[in-house]
Amino acid sequence: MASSMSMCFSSKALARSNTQNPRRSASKKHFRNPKPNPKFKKHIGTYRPPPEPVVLSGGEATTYTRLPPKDDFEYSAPSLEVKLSEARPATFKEEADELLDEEEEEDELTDENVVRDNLGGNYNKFGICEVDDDSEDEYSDEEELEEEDYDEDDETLGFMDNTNARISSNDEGVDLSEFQNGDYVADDGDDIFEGGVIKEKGLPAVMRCFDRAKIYVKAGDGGNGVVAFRREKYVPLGGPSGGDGGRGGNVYIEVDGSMNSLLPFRNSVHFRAGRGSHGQGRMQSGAKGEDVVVKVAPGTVIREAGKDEVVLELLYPGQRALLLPGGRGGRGNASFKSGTNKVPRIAENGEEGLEKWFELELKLVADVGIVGVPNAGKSTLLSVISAAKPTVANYPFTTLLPNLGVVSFDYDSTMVVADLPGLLEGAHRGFGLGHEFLRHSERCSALVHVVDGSSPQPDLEFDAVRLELELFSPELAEKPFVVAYNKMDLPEANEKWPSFKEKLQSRGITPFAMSAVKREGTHEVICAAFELLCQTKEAKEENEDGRDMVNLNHVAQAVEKQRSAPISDFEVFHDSSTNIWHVVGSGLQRFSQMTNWRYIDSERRFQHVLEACGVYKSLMKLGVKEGDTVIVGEMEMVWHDSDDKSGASRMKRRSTDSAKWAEWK
Ligand SMILES: Nc1nc2c(ncn2[C@@H]2O[C@H](COP(=O)(O)OP(=O)(O)OP(=O)(O)O)[C@@H](O)[C@H]2O)c(=O)[nH]1
Ligand SMILES: [Mg+2]
Repeated sequence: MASSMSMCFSSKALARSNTQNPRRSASKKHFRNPKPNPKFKKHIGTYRPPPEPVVLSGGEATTYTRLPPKDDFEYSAPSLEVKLSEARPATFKEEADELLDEEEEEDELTDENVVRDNLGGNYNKFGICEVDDDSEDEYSDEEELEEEDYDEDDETLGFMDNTNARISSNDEGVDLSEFQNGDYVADDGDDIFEGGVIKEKGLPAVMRCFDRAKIYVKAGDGGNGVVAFRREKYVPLGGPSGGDGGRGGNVYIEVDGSMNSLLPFRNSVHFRAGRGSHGQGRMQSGAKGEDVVVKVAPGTVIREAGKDEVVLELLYPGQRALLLPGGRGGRGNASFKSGTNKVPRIAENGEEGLEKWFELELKLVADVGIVGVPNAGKSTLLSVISAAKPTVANYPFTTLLPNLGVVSFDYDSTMVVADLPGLLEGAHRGFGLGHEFLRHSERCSALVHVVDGSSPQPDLEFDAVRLELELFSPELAEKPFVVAYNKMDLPEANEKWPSFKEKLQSRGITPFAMSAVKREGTHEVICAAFELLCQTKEAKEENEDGRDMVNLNHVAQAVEKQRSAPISDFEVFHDSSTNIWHVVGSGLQRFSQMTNWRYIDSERRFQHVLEACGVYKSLMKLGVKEGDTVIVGEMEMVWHDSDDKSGASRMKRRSTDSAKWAEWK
């Protein structure tokens, strides 16, 4: 089988994107030369005897996994819940980081350290680190990668290079039974132990940022209009010539087919479009503000921060949506010229561009997803069927981020296959990586279940993964799937194959046997997956036909609609505790914001508009009194009872610097 191209994001390559961050390099120094601290050195250098094997008493959730792997560890609890913190290989730097934390929290050392040390208590492999002046050399090969991944914000270390895995030691065995009831709480902060509840370190930054991001976008403000008059020789009374301000830049969101993750948003979070230029004399309008385009990976789902409702779903490269439109430019005095006012001394401010936080979530667009327990051989299968080069190693959670590969059958038929991080029983309660990356299989048309034939009970392993899929999403569990029984080259797997096959066949499932390492049987598996894919292709094509019909600009349209709300739509509230009247309405708000108080005519116009749209009437009806404060939009005004029938001077602005400036003018 020929495999043409591959889209595999190596975690190293992804991590390297942070090298240009100057703040990061500042933290690098901090790491290169940890201050010699007698306590620190003493703590690390002390060899601790291996822990007693942990025997779990009772407990509901046990797992079928062979963690830790036999090859790597001398002994292990036969059935043991495994947390990411345990399974993740530690490196020197992580240990150093933890110890530096401990140093800071010297006073609370006792309980916390005991717990933290004991989290790694199932392994009989030790990384004993000596921190001294030469320590820099000790990790120099890895430092670049690791330092890039050091997350300054939450002081957690990012992705660790698995090839340099070392497991930190602990000293005493601990009864983990108290942690069996789901008391672990994943959190971004450091581990803390409070009243019997363990808070565990959350996902490393790279894993968190792989498929999730929060961005701030701001549309450009409109440029201000200007008051100007034509002054030329032989042209007396040249008339108003103030130009309008330019429109603010728009914020677009676009799918970039070359992106595979949302990691670039780890470095850049703020996207601000340019503001429009101000108008100028001689009727010169300001230039439009610069647009900003936020590039996202195919399959990105966009929500407003803090809301569940999906605002946009961008699936196909090249799709582009207008997220926030720029603010309108303010009108210059030339635009206010009329038959009754030939010398207008008024111009508007530009409209402010809207600003919002959005949450991005990536669901990879793949045809087939490979799922299974850790160490089952998922990455090996992907590396065999495609040109992708995922890391393959004999320990669980080798794959921490999804890998994509393209499988080519011939010119026309290709499919994208995603290798997902391993699933553990209890993933729905946060064990292992939890359901963290399962969302990436939601867009797959078919699944390949890789079952480790060398595990003690392959059929239970398969059932547990099915259950986890169901708990994550029933639709996911309903997707067509192929079962690939792996590691047939091993005698123990070979032995269990007949019974496994029989059990599954009795349930109407026909499993495939393969040896991914020897490339035997993999072709059949992938052809079966392709067949399932073809069966769902028709429906998919229908969706693709309709993709151009989807209105992607509805967010901007909603904003525009809100902006064009009539000025007469307002409500009046009275705060009796402060005796302040609030006149609220989006049209009025915008009008108040665009009023440029520097110009004398602006105030007069403002009063006229309030009168015309019925604000005065409403206030009088509700009983406003002389001297009461009335807030209209952003403007604070004082109410004056007036005999003037036109009502033109009922409200005066509270004296501000800009008012003085206007008076001075
Ligand atoms: N004997 C044998 N070993 C295999 C076979 N397939 C995979 N392995 C080994 O199993 C180990 C795990 O393989 P991976 O491909 O990394 O497993 P994985 O499912 O991707 O594991 P995670 O990424 O940790 O979830 C490696 O040491 C592989 O060499 C096989 O067919 N036969
Ligand atoms: Mg893997």
